[in-house]
Amino acid sequence: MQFANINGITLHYQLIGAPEGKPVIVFSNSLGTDFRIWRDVIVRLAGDFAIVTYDKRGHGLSDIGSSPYRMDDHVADLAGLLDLLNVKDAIICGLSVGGLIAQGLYASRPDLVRALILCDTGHKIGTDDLWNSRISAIEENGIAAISDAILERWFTQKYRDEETEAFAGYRNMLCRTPVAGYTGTACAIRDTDFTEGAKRIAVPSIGIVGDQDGATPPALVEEMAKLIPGARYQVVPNAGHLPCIEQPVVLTDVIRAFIDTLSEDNATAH
Ligand SMILES: O=C(O)CCC(=O)CC(=O)O
Repeated sequence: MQFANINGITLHYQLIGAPEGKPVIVFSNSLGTDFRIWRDVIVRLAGDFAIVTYDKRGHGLSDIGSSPYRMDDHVADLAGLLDLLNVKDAIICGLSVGGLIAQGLYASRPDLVRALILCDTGHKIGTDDLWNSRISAIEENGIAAISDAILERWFTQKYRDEETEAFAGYRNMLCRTPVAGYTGTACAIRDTDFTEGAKRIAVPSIGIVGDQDGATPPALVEEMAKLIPGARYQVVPNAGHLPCIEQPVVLTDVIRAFIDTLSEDNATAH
């Protein structure tokens, strides 16, 4: 296992392959998940890319630190980790709040970002009321008490019915997220609006979404993609909020096809 102290926080991360010589893909996670959710995508990309995954503060094996957080805290953690690993010009793949972190990273440290893969995310996710009532519910009764509703947004009905062991395991991952980590990050999401920032993104970008995403539905991801100049948009069939779990083969193909367009862009530019 790999750990680093970034901004006074012990962050759990994983570097696969050498960041020199190969394109680097960095995966940033959604709320209530840790980096194991990328496993079935990473096994299909390793070898062709160097890969960085990490647990944001308050999640997985990383420290909780001082909660609530600001989006800037999460962004500074990712920037610090990439500086430590000497990674520049990376393809940042952010899922949900990870997509907000990716947009924030581009805004504050564009030198770190070659391209953006914005998966099941938005320029603004949810409303103050939605986040405040979710935070209160969790502070009163814990995450498990509202886990059914969360998991219905994460996974399609078919997955919930058929993948019973995996579904139970992902419920464990969600419910074992520290309350302060979950609610602290929920505050950061509540207080973030990248509507204007999205219009200023000037690296190749794609918005990707599961067709049955109940948290950041296709209409939101499409709206975000329309704000970003030149961004592509792709729907993944038969997936909820976490296509990396439900449709890893399709998602990997979409990621590879997008990355192929980056070298075509380079060839055109020369
Ligand atoms: O998943 C995220 O990072 C934020 C969106 C969300 O709250 C998903 C859910 O409904 O649990």
